[in-house]
Amino acid sequence: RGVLPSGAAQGRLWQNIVCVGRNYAEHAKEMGSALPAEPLFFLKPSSAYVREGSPIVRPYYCRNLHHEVELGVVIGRRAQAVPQDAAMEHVAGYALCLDMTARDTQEECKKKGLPWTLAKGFGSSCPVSDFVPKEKIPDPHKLQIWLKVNGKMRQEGDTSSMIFSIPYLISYISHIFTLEEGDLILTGSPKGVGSVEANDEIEAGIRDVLSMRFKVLRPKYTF
Ligand SMILES: CC(=O)CC(=O)C(=O)O
Ligand SMILES: [Mg+2]
Repeated sequence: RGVLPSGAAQGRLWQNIVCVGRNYAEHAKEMGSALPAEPLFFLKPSSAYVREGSPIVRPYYCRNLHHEVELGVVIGRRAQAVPQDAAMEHVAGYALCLDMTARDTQEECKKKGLPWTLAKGFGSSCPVSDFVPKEKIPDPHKLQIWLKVNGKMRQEGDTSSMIFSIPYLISYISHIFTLEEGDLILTGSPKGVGSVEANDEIEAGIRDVLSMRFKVLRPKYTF
């Protein structure tokens, strides 16, 4: 296909956001987490998207906002219970994404056995780059993704290090719920996640493909 998902025509590039966690061994290690035997995933609301030009706003309850740079896979065709060997036919393309995380909130949620929605699903928690049609990425498992804060390199990862491959993830998720055209799968963060403060500038990229910049703002209101 290689065309923009139809949602783009309505000014809304992508729809559901499905995030995969602990998909890079070194990131699981830095978080003190065990390697997953099966994909761990969670959802963000579609209102979590932000595009370049709009800021990332730290949620009022968060004291430790973390960046996680991740490759996003954009679904181009409905996928319901698809086998791995047909999964890539459902991909329209890719995007670079940030899985912004209220890390202190996530730690509290983990301790209490609560869901991660407050930590992962706040407004502006999913900055996304421009859409890259799949024809421009011959092998999505051979990409270098990186992230700098105020010009200093924080994360450098290679998508070849993913524990679960993109076809495996699409197949796995599509056996749990139907993936629709325009849905975006965040494939997990490599190591090097860390804090950002108000007025920091995050720059991130897929080497030789694209880069993007976002500014971090403090919340307008605290309660
Ligand atoms: C520990 C996490 O926050 C999981 C996650 O989002 C990841 O990318 O890994
Ligand atoms: Mg993540």
